[in-house]
Amino acid sequence: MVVQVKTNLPQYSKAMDGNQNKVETNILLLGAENVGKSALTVRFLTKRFIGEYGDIESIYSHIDKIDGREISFNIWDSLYPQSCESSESVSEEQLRWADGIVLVYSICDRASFEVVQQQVALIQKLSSSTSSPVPKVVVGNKRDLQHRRAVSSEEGRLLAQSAGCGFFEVSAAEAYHGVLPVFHGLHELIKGTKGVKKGTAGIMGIMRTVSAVFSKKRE
Ligand SMILES: Nc1nc2c(ncn2[C@@H]2O[C@H](COP(=O)(O)OP(=O)(O)OP(=O)(O)O)[C@@H](O)[C@H]2O)c(=O)[nH]1
Repeated sequence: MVVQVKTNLPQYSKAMDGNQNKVETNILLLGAENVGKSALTVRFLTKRFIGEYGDIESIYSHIDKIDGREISFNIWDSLYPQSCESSESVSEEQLRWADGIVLVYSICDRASFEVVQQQVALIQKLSSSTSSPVPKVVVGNKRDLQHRRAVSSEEGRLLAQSAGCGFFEVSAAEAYHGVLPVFHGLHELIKGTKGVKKGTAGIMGIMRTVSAVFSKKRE
């Protein structure tokens, strides 16, 4: 299925041209494969859940309004590298780019929770040399699959707490209103720690329109 969704890229460019009223925020989604990173991204961008998303690494731009103010969200839907060392699953480039990070696991996939644990530790290690820690939220996705739960809410909450992150359990499949607080909550954390920064220098090659999400297919 290909659904054309109007892209926000022209407005995004305007923001980059220096429109001071518009705030830009860069959000990186991390986590193992198949946990629902693309599903969460697409839910936030389009309010829809379409089931299959393909596996192309992309950055999407989306204008949203929070308290009457336009926020330009740039969302990097990353791919967990296959057959990689765990130490390579987050890059310094990603950390330099990100204003905030969403670490996603599936509540029915214990291994994906362990990937998030490793990524939290790796981010802490890589960030120790940089100025301030990047705000993060841990997200347990697929909450609708309670009968297959393999990670308790308590474990998720404890991991988030120990890493100083926000915590959410959501279902990208079930509802938009559950996913919205993840992105808005992270934006609030980012606002609280600084201003937003960074732009897209060096990563323009993986910028995509939202419609690209719908046209990509798994092999
Ligand atoms: N039941 C259920 N399925 C979900 C949910 N979110 C995603 N899925 C399904 O999980 C599968 C993987 O979702 P993706 O969004 O492609 O996961 P991903 O983390 O982006 O995967 P990669 O592209 O491999 O990195 C798809 O079949 C989705 O339909 C959810 O909240 N509940």
